Amino acid sequence: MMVLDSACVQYGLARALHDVCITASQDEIIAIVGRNGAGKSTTLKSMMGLLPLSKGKRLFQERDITTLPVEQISRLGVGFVPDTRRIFPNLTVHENLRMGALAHKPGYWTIERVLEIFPRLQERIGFGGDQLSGGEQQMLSIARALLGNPKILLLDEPTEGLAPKIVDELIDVFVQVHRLGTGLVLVEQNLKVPMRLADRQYVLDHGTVAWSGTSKELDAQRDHVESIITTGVSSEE
Ligand SMILES: Nc1ncnc2c1ncn2[C@@H]1O[C@H](COP(=O)(O)OP(=O)(O)OP(=O)(O)O)[C@@H](O)[C@H]1O
Repeated sequence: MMVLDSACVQYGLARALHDVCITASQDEIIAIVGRNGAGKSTTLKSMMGLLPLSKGKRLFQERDITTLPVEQISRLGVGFVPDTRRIFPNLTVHENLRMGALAHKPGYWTIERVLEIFPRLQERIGFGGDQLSGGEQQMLSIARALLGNPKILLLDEPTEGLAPKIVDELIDVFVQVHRLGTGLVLVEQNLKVPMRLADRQYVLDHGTVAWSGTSKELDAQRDHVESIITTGVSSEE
């Protein structure tokens, strides 16, 4: 279980997160949703240990990891797929995967197995990273993160800007990865993808959790939650 407990994050004097509490366990898919600037990427980076907390704690498997460097948090079993995708443009798909395998930890995921769930990458195995479509680059970035055999995988806007067919393929992969034992934390700007696969959602607004609940609760309060995402909490008051 990964926990952000009353986490506050500052960029200089500007407050980006205030008292954010989030839990994500290995046996669930959670989504963090909010519009531009709500604090989603900051939350994900805070979970990964890429940003220091000015107050609050982060915990992983009941261990306080608030001051652990990101490399150690990664070694404990937390994977990260940034929105920038971070693949090597001048290396082939296979070489990119071999680079990912350098951080390989024993577990289910091997290069052969990630190529099985991403047949498009198998077809493009000799292509350079810069010859791939946006969707294929996203698949490569996710495949590389899986090679670290994370217990929990954090994904920053993994479906942003992708064609509906590719989004469908990614959703199938997320479901399979989750069934094979990895917890997922997805950041998204709206509820479309989360509604299709997340167990629970957190809605962020102005750096705080404005709403959280299960998918069933979300179904019952869909209009209210949509209005928080599109217009913010203050307009609700
Ligand atoms: N490196 C930074 N330095 C200063 N302020 C930052 C920095 N990164 C983010 N911010 C600010 O922190 C707030 C939260 O940003 P964050 O990127 O976490 O939001 P987001 O919900 O992920 O938005 P987006 O969907 O646009 O990525 C915003 O006001 C943003 O301008």
